[in-house]
Amino acid sequence: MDEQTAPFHHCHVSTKTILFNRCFMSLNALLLSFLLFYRSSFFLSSPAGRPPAFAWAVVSFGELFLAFQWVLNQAFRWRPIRRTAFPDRLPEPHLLPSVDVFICTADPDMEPTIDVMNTIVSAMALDYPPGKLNVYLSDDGGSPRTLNGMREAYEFARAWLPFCRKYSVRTICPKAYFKDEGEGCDHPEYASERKKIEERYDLFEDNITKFKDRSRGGSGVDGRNHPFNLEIINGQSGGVQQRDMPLLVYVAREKRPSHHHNFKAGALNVLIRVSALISNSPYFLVLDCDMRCDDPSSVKQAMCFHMDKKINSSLAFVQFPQRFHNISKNDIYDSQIRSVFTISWFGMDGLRGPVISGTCFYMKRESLLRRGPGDPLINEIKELRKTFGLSNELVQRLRADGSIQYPAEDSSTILEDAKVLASCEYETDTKWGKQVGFLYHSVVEDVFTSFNLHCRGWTSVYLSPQRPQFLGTSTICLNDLLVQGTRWSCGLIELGLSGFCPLIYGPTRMSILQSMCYAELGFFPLALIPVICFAVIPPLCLFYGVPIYPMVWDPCFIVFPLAFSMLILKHLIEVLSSGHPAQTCINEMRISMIKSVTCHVYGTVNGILKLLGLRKSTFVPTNKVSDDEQLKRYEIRVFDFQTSPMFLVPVGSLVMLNIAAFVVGICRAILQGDWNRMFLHIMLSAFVLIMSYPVIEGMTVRKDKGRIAPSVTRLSALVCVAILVSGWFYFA
Ligand SMILES: O=c1ccn([C@@H]2O[C@H](COP(=O)(O)OP(=O)(O)O[C@H]3O[C@H](CO)[C@@H](O)[C@H](O)[C@H]3O)[C@@H](O)[C@H]2O)c(=O)[nH]1
Ligand SMILES: [Mn+2]
Repeated sequence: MDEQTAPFHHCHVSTKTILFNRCFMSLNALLLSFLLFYRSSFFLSSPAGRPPAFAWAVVSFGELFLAFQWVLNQAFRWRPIRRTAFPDRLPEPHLLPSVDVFICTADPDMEPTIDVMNTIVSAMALDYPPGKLNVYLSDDGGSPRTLNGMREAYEFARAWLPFCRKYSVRTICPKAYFKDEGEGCDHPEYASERKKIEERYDLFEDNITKFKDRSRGGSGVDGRNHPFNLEIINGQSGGVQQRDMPLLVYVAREKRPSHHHNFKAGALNVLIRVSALISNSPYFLVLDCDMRCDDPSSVKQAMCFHMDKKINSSLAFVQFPQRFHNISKNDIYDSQIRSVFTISWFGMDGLRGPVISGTCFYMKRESLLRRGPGDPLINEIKELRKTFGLSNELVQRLRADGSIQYPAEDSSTILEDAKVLASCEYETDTKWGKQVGFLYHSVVEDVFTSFNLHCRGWTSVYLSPQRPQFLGTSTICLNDLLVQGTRWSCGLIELGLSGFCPLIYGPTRMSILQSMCYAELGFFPLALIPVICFAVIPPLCLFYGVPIYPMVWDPCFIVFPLAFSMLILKHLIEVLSSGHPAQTCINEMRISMIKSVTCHVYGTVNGILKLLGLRKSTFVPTNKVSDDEQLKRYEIRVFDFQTSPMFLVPVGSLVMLNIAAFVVGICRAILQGDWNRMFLHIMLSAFVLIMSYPVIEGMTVRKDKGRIAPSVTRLSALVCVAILVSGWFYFA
């Protein structure tokens, strides 16, 4: 095909998967309606034969809610598509647009400087004309350690970048490169040069450690209260046009306890403004400080979509999957969030695009500054200042449309203007965070911002090449996972239960299927409803011998095991077809049960309190320092229960409740010789117990540091007894 006309990318609609999914959907829908029909027959049965009304109502509500969530979930399975990009077909380098990279860091203690610097160096080494690549770091900690690290990183990059170019290195993150022997090269000088550059890397690492040790006594900087700081780190390299190194810029916005800083979204908005003065690239990549570039080709791959005239007028961002370098073979906590990145986002891509996933996306700057695609930027100066704030410089840049050569000024004026743009008062009485930039309404700024973009008619693209383009650090111990899960649940509920509820706000602005996807996300934490219903009521019924499920001879009996196995079967097929072992299925079900009774509950409560104005949001950054002992447990598939009793007691007590019910149920069945009446109850509790095996083990046989402490076990027993006693009042 002719180079000029060859498409930059290809989209594959997987007809087979779609057909299969829709058949499964129909079958499951049929089973679920039978089930709901069985529940509603309560009203037709004679009062004497009825199950106890309250228990019936709770279980029916749980089932109804589960069915509702299942329906929403099907939107992800309606029309999945897959894409391939052909970066070789892009035009000459001088025709490519320039790209800014935004990296956020917040806390040098939780986010080790050397890892942040590796992310920076990897971004600088992306395969793109260096004069068109600008890397910005937002340091919310305002730490001298980070600033010093950046100067060191720049020095190291001056050697690292030529090395990568010369030997076409693919693992462009130095730490990862030196860890693996991997990537070799036949070049005669390779071995000696590799040795040299490795020594330089060690020096770089040493310098960072030394600086940290020197500032041990504390640097005197308070992460929540510090002034603005900006430094364009460009060593001694020459002119702008023939730059052979990307620009590297350090930005610490002003932070004061008196002003809410809106976490990562706030930090990104500062970068959007400050970078407008310095490079003002039409596209930017967002990275978390723990999310390194693992392959140099992602910019060009993303440009295959952003530069395609057929789709780019409405295209807001190209999202790559989050993948992680620290996932073990048997990922007991589902740290890789498999279903989102291997199923859901492909499904949304078939419906005008996936959700922003916090990091790993190439965004069109314009999409966050204008209403919808095709809408002109506001023209009136008064209106512009009301929206974007009082900086004339910024307003001028927003209207520049690429006509200004960057950097346009000498750095001292940039510094003065940037100081204004990064001050904590700048956003007061503007539309930042409300209409323009990343939005503040929810702590999961990513989901909320993309919901708004999609509502305004923008589209997005999901690109998941075989080789990971980015690799991050995931939460691999229970405590980090649940803390993070609580924040996410809170943020999602702030979407689901607010005035922006996707089922109400969405359908007039986007397709019903797309609204369903967002609703699934916004209501996701509410999975706590069915899980708690099923974990409490059926075992209580079993304990007291009162059936709430049909008995074996009932014609409706078969519906329950059938519906249940169909759901599990579909899950299993998806797990296997995404290339994971069957064990993943169990891991995912287990962890989602644990999350449902812990972080979803706390997150939902926090979210509701926040919506009612009774609570301020918090963002506890995830810990990125690995603890060797915890890491080892994760590797050998042993749960690490070193977390707060707040998380452990609900899990422990519900497991105990099921043990008690199971034992009593089995004994009764044996003594009375009657298995029929409570068969499904026994099965359900057995399922819960099999799923909870690690919890039972943690409470009983384990003696190591990661077990569940006896005091927590006792407390759980107490709660379990309390539930049993209240059940006695009800059933007796
Ligand atoms: O006040 C803050 C808090 C956090 N961050 C940065 O935000 C990023 C994400 O924070 P992290 O602690 O790693 O949270 P995670 O739960 O791992 O992040 C996930 O969830 C976030 C939303 O809750 C998304 O923004 C992220 O992209 C996604 O990886 C990190 O680079 C932080 O340095 C800031 O810049 N300022
Ligand atoms: Mn993270």
